[in-house]
Amino acid sequence: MLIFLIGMMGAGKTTLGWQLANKLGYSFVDLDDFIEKREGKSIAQIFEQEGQECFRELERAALEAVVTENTKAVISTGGGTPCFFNNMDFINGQGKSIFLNVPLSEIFTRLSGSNLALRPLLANKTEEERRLFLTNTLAARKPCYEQAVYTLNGPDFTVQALLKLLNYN
Ligand SMILES: Nc1ncnc2c1ncn2[C@@H]1O[C@H](COP(=O)(O)OP(=O)(O)OP(=O)(O)O)[C@@H](O)[C@H]1O
Ligand SMILES: O=C(O)C1=C[C@@H](O)[C@@H](O)[C@H](O)C1
Ligand SMILES: [Mg+2]
Repeated sequence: MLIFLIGMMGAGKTTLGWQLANKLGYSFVDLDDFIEKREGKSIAQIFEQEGQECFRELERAALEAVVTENTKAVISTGGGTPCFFNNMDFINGQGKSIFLNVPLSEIFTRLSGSNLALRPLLANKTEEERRLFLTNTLAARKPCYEQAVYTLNGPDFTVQALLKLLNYN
């Protein structure tokens, strides 16, 4: 079984995905980390040197590779993964998808300080620009995220809630 966590930057996909995989004894794959290892560059470097369009191609290829390489895994996707190409249909054809739905105010609080450097779409923006960008991005992406089979409403999630949703207990 493949379990995909989807949602905005800062929703907690990486944090929770790792915990869920440990609990289930599944492999854990963070798609952003996978891309960085595969390319030998950070996400920020890929955006800077090759641009977002190229990043989205690499992201799609990485998604396919992860699916080919794993049978029992929790996969934390990148914040934009479900919203490019037919990635969301692909994800739903391969396993169970869960949308981690976190209010924008909480996302905004989490994504500040040292967290920004890791997220090229937010770096080099003023606080006001970040707020506007996150508001517009969430509005544009929500229809993609809502194609997930399950939705968990945050801001805080427990592994127990995830296990219940997935009927694992
Ligand atoms: N339940 C939570 N309460 C408070 N802070 C949290 C919670 N979950 C995650 N965080 C914090 O929010 C930040 C983002 O979390 P995380 O990296 O797991 O998000 P993500 O969904 O993987 O984001 P991205 O799409 O950018 O990779 C981290 O600093 C993390 O420690
Ligand atoms: O929301 C996004 O578009 C992104 C989220 C991150 O996980 C990374 O995949 C990258 O920084 C882009
Ligand atoms: Mg992450």
